[in-house]
Amino acid sequence: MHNKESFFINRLKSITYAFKGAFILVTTEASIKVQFFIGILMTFAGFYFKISTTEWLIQIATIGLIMALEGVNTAIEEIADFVHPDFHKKIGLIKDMAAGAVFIFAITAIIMGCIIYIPKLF
Ligand SMILES: Nc1ncnc2c1ncn2[C@@H]1O[C@H](COP(=O)(O)OP(=O)(O)OP(=O)(O)O)[C@@H](O)[C@H]1O
Repeated sequence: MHNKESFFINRLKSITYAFKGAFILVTTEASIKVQFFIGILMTFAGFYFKISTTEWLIQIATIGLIMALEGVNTAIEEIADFVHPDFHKKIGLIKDMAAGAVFIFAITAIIMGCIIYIPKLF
């Protein structure tokens, strides 16, 4: 019983920490604020163009994924700055790779957006 209780309390604590992290990201990180704003714009576009349920699912997953990836990228940058605050080629490479991962998905998201919206525009 004790173990079961501590399992649920620990899960609850983890959710609280994760919520705190998400709040910090959305309120302090410029790149995530931008993605959040784009997400809101795309949500309005979704209602305006009356996209289908499948398109909504793709759009919501894409907005969530890009913000989550930006969050991971920010966390990697924080770790890099923490373990090596000075300039180092390897730190630069690590940060570039993390940013590159976000970039790959950002391009994917733009292509998916074009596939959904271009036929509705023309
Ligand atoms: N300590 C460092 N050593 C070597 N190169 C670095 C270092 N810090 C940053 N860079 C280079 O500068 C780029 C930008 O790094 P920075 O940490 O400013 O990220 P950013 O993309 O501007 O993120 P943010 O705007 O969220 O701070 C990195 O991708 C890397 O090429």
